[in-house]
Amino acid sequence: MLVRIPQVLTPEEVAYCRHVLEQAAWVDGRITAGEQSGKAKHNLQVPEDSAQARELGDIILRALGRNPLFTTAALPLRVFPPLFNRYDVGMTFHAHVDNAIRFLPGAMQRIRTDVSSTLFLTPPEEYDGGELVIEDTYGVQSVKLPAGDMVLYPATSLHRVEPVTRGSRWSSFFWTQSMVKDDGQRRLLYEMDLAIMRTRADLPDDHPGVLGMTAAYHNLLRQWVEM
Ligand SMILES: O=C(O)CCC(=O)C(=O)O
Ligand SMILES: [Fe+2]
Repeated sequence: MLVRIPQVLTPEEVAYCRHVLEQAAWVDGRITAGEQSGKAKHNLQVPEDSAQARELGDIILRALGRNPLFTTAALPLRVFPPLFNRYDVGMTFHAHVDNAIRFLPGAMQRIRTDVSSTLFLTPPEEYDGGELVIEDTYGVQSVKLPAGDMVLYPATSLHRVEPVTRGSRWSSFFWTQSMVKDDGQRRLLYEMDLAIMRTRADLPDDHPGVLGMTAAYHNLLRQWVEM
């Protein structure tokens, strides 16, 4: 399931992130890549333990915490501290699948990557190319979003970033370990939760239909979550 989440960051937060990133020490993106993806990866990244990455990562984690769409789509158990990348002219990331396991150095903990996310920090008018192309079960999807918007997709998907041919594409990317690891189950819960929200907009909360659907949602969640 591929979900676009608009305005995860406010325009002020995007501007602040860009201001901080302008002063960051960008390094070769292969520092966090696996063996296959390392050969596919041609971009720049802010070192994950740098003060800038941690400060901006916390802004993004707070923004995710207040975003109901992220919560219901990803059902997050743990979110990997957000990283920051950049593709200047000629840079690209060929087809790859993200590593299944990532080590959280600070917490001495491993996370399973169930959901991959890209949060766009540069508006589409500022660059050509740079589309994130994701091969989902429903076919190939090409994604390029306004600054502040985010896309999340199953980490099992093959994906790539098309070469940038003008300007520069900046983004934050990160992984989430979900309480529901199966993408099909997550999708069902997500669609059911959206249907409940739409129904609640028109019916009182104590309407038997709302009550029944909400109970079924939580009981299904209880069956499927792993913590
Ligand atoms: O830049 C992007 O949108 C995706 C980056 C990516 O696929 C990765 O770092 O594994
Ligand atoms: Fe990736």
